[in-house]
Amino acid sequence: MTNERRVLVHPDKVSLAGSVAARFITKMLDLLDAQPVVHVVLTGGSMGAAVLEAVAASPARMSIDWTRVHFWWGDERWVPARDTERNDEQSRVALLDDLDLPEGNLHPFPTSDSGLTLDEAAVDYAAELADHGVDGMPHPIFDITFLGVGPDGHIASLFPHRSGIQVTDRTVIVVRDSPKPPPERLSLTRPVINASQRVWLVLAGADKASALGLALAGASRDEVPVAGIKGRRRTVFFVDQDAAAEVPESLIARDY
Ligand SMILES: O=C1O[C@H](COP(=O)(O)O)[C@@H](O)[C@H](O)[C@H]1O
Repeated sequence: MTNERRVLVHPDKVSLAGSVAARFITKMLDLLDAQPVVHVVLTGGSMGAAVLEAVAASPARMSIDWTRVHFWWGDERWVPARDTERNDEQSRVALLDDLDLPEGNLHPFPTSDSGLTLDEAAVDYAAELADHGVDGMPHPIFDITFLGVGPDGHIASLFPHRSGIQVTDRTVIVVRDSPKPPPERLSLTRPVINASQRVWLVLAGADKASALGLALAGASRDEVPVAGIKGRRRTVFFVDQDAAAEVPESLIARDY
């Protein structure tokens, strides 16, 4: 098995979401055959909900024992519970509310109406991660981490030319000046993401082409944060044709 980054191109957003959902279901079945619990990191953004909606629409999802699946988030916007800006809310509406999961399987970041300050919320989430840590690590080893990629190349809430992408001494950071609203956010750090067994980046649209092309051409993670992301076993970019426009042909595998 190679740990090279792979780019799988799909004709459009709908087929992209459907294909990623089908792969996710298949991989979950494989993982649940082999281990008692699976840890998955979800993302917000345009494709995060689209993939989960496609999972929800698939009858094959019924074959998964979701009670053995734990869901985490890569980042969160510092807004109240059930605010539609929240990544966890988007995931709940798209899929999770239908799965009837034990509440203990969901690990959302704290909400701005939780009574915690933003700094306390980061400490709180770091403690939650540590509670599920393995192999002496202060966090779970995620089996699949989904990430979206912004047009500027940001992943989670790690933005270009900001300190967050360089942080290695914490599992969670506070963001107070996000260039994308809302300004206040929480995010996993790069080492936590890169400790994931598989990182699946899902992105669509012509506005993502430049960031993806730069990342694969060797740009620095400071310039294009997604360039600094690599899972332990697999790193796959699931993209549509528009987002693939600046990817070197030699890196492309077409999924159709
Ligand atoms: O703000 C965020 O943006 C990214 C990418 O979003 P997109 O809409 O451009 O696809 C997302 O992955 C991240 O989780 C979110 O908080």
